[in-house]
Amino acid sequence: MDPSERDNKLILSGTPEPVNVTEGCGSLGMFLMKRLMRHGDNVAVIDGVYSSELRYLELLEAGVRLAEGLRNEAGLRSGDVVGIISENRLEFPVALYASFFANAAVAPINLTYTEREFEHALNLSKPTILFLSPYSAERVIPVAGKHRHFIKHILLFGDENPFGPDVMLYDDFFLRTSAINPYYFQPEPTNVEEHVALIMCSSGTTGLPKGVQLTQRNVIASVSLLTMLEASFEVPTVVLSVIPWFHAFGCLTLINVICNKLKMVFLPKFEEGLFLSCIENYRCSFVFVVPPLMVFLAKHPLVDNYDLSSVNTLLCGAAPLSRETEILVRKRLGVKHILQGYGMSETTLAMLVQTNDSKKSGSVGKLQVGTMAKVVDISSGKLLGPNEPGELYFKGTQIMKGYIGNEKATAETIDQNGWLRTGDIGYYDEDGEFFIIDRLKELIKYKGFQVPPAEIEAILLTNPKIKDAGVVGIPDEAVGELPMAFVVKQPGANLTEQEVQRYVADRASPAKRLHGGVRFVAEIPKNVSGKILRRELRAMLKRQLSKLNFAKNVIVRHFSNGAQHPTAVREAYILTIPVMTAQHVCKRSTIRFQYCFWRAGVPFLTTGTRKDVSMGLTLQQLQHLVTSTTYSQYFIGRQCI
Ligand SMILES: Nc1ncnc2c1ncn2[C@@H]1O[C@H](COP(=O)(O)OP(=O)(O)OP(=O)(O)O)[C@@H](O)[C@H]1O
Ligand SMILES: O=C(O)[C@H]1CSC(c2nc3ccc(O)cc3s2)=N1
Ligand SMILES: [Mg+2]
Repeated sequence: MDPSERDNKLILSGTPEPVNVTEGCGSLGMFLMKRLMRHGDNVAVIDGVYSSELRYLELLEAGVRLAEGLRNEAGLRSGDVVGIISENRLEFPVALYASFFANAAVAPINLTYTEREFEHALNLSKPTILFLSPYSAERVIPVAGKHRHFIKHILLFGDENPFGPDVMLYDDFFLRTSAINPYYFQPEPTNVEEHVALIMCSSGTTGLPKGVQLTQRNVIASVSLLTMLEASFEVPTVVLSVIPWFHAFGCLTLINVICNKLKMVFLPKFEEGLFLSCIENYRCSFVFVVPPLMVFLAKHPLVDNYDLSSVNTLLCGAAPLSRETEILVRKRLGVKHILQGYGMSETTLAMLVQTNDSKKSGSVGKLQVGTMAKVVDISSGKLLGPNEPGELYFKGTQIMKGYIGNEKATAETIDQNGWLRTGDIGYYDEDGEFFIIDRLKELIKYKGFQVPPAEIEAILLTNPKIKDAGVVGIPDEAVGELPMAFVVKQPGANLTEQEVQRYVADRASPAKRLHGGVRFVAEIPKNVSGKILRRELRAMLKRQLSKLNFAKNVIVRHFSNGAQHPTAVREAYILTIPVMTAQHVCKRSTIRFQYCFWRAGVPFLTTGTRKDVSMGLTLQQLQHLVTSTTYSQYFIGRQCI
């Protein structure tokens, strides 16, 4: 134990895990079988598209039969890796449980990956057996073909195999195996603390996905926690999940639902009408969502066409959900419980989760059972108390074993005392409820202020004319970075960049205003867990800025009153000059040009005699400068904005 932990008031602990929660669990396979044996023949999962069902007894019998078949027909051994590259479909839990019964590690992989990403993911986990969906096979098989030295069997879901003898239909393989009475099938015992159960690809938000190794102990612990939360299921529970099962949030909630004998409707992917009709038709009461789905429920007109009155609880995780969006959904749908949870692929499932009786608006909840937390000052490293933002660290039963094949990244993430550093900035209040501010890596540094993009995005989403938004920082030599927004307008909405800037300026402190301008786009790039891919927004910006240098003309707007941002400008002089000229003029003066985007993509530059730029040019100087050169014809005179 870390000496600083002893009696340290600044280290929070969730309720202690029940004594030895893995007691009697010789292995994850044994733990899961014991649960399934108790579930009888109830419906487990329902395909929300085809209404086909998998019952608990079927899952048990098929899982055992496939486990034995994989061992005898495909030579699967304990500790081998089984890859599953598929959308959510009925065969997925059977392949997942069969692998666990055989003490294999399962590597669910995102089926929408490109071939390059499949190459990366397959090299991380090196599966010996690969389950494929027809929707991924075309792209996976060429890549898998280069790695048959470790991929021994490829089993294809569905009823057509256009790929020849190298690939076998899953159904044909299954028919070659023989039925076994589950009561005679005994998963081998193993060391649950060390034995890897899942190799999850992290979302790749901050770089190439990492192979997160979750042990059998991690999975068992996460299941037991939900069992304790079961009390919060106030009504007969029908779960709806559109969270992909190749993501930690989706996969572990699938396992939790099955272990806790709930009934879950799933969808292969989010489709607006299907999502809403599933809730209405199956009377879903407990819906797992990610923030983009909450924004959809808050704003989309289609929602009014469906009866969603069965929804008792929405549980949102995996990315920031703003207080404003939560309130909009509650007002519109009247949902009794809107709960947030915070987790990472590295923490199996949630580290923090709200419950029916602890759910402050904007919070992500309190510590999970068996988990400890500390908040560390990002500059001094000292422990922080209530309401003091810092980096979140966690320790406990759900903390990953490490990144596969990457001891360096593991050591940088988990210290020798078992504390996992998250890279996320947050704080807890006097009641132990946590609030996430943003990722350390994503904070925008404006004049020394740390500006959380998620906060500005939350403000933008309250504007009824805005459908979605993503905020990044534009590098600026004078202030560091300028907050800039990419905005998706609601269909038919009439909205200008200036209105967007003014909307934020009226609701945020100066540092958090859109000094870098606004750019209207068709959509905000996000990954499957609803996280904004800000690195893609920065790449878009970079491309546009480089284009800017080749733009024929730009509009230069000059703040004549030392204004801090466009909306405060009472008057401005707009002149259109070639970019190279603008920069040339800049170089010969102390004008500071910041690139902004305005007027529907026609780039323009802002000069400014900011009070804090002591050598700033006055308008007259700029006018003289420009008119004294050969560019006077560009000067188009005074224009009030
Ligand atoms: N409720 C939440 N509110 C805000 N952020 C959240 C929440 N839940 C999860 N997150 C974010 O998601 C991250 C965990 O996501 P995940 O493990 O899926 O991969 P990633 O961190 O996005 O990707 P990568 O690690 O590959 O860059 C957390 O570190 C946190 O930044
Ligand atoms: O544990 C729970 O009840 C739910 C509440 S929200 C949640 C999350 N788990 C993960 C796992 C990985 C990840 O990247 C995000 C989340 S949110 N789990
Ligand atoms: Mg991460």
